[in-house]
Amino acid sequence: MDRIRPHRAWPLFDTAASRAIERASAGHLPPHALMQRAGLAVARLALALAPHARTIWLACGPGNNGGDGFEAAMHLRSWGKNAIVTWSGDEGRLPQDARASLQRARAADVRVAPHPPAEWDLAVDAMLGLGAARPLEATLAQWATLMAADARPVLAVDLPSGLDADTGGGHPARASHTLALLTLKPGLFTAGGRDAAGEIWFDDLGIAEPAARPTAWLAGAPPEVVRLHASHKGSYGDVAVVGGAAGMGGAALLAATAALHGGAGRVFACLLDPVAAGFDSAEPALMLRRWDSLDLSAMAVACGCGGGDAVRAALPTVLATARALVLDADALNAIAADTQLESLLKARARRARPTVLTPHPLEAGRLLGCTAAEVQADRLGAGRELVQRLGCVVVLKGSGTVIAGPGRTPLLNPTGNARLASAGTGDVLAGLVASHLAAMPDGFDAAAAAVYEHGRLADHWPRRQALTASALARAVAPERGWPAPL
Ligand SMILES: NC(=O)C1=CN([C@@H]2O[C@H](COP(=O)(O)OP(=O)(O)OC[C@H]3O[C@@H](n4cnc5c(N)ncnc54)[C@H](OP(=O)(O)O)[C@@H]3O)[C@@H](O)[C@H]2O)[C@@H](O)CC1
Ligand SMILES: [K+]
Repeated sequence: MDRIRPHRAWPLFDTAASRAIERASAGHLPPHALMQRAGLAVARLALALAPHARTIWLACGPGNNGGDGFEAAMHLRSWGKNAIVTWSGDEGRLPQDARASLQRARAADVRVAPHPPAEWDLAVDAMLGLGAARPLEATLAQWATLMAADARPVLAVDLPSGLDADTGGGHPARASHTLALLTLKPGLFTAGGRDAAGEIWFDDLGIAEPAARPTAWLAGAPPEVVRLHASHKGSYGDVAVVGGAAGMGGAALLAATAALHGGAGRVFACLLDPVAAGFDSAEPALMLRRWDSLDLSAMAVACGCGGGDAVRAALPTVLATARALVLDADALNAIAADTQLESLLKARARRARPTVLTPHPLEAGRLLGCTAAEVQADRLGAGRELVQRLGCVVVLKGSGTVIAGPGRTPLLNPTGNARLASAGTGDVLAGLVASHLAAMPDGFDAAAAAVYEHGRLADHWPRRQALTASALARAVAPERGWPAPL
């Protein structure tokens, strides 16, 4: 059993893949073995989380998730705990494995009570897992409300009940801990999943080599690469940030600052405001230039940050010439509204020029012609769809940022938190991606590394210190290794 922490990569399997793995594994094992292993794992983690617990309430549902709960109750009782099961189900309709576990629990004198106990030290949510098909009904909904109203820990079996394993959608119960069984499901790590699941643990039930391809990966820490002594600023590439129309210069300067601190050899800030100052006294290493005075074919360009409508005029040239490109905010909105710009974007894929889009759900919706809510309802699906349509690497921002790219299995990023929900942090991310793109050829790897670092900075941010975008941009370098020179 492992606790999932954001440093190593993990394969994620959606419902269909998890069911296929379950079928293949069960074929090699004695009947009921997987559920017995699952129940034992749940009981062990329950004991580890609440070693001094007297009463443990196990709320069991009508399917095999409930079966895991019966099995766990049997072990907890044999270890001296007051394990009280409530069960909402129909014995005649119980799946075979769950019925076997109910019989084992009864034979071990586990109490199946009509109502939850008045007090408990730990609750186990074994109501619904992979089979959750609709919002929690009647009794199950009441139990979920009771658990949520209580401050004591809740251990969810496999998934918080009601969570969509594939998308992180649904109306899930809240858990402080979740033990994923056999497979880690993508819904635990994106959309509503991170808030519902709490701390995530995983037990592979002894199936170390799953018989299915991962649907996605939970990203691990990017490799840290040390800068060689015999290198110079030309080794780490040039970044140009094109944005900052009148009144929005800050966004472009934030991106440029992040690119500079992120390790780019030289950074040019190209402000679209015709009366912008020619010098940034806060960051004198930034070179303020006109974008059309630079040779973009040798550069990684971040375009769109605070670009307003003015960015439209720059985009045809930027799209056609930038060696590597990050498109954010106003650049994405302009492309969503202009099929000619979209064609230029698609042409970059044919010319093998790395391009990374960094939309938030609303911008992604504009590119896809749907609403932000529809994007959020299936974030992995939306990421894949954008890749298929536009041929670029896509960073779909939000809880559990999706990184998708042509020919690559998508990643869900494990770092970051709600402190990043403030103005300008997206500009910092665009600059960071550009600094990676300046030094490495692969857009997907550059995006994944930048997203991970950006989130890790927020995760390590001092509690009592405000997380502002400008402080974030300057905090970049100490947190990371340096990109390898091209
Ligand atoms: N596959 C694996 O990896 C392994 C699986 N294992 C375990 O099995 C779990 C999957 O079991 P499962 O397939 O029986 O589904 P589960 O979640 O128990 O629910 C199905 C039942 O719930 C009902 N129902 C649905 N929605 C409802 C609602 N809102 N409110 C009320 N009822 C609702 C639904 O009714 P129906 O929709 O058919 O009318 C059906 O009766 C999995 O998550 C893991 O814990 C491990 O033991 C070993 C390895
Ligand atoms: K559950």
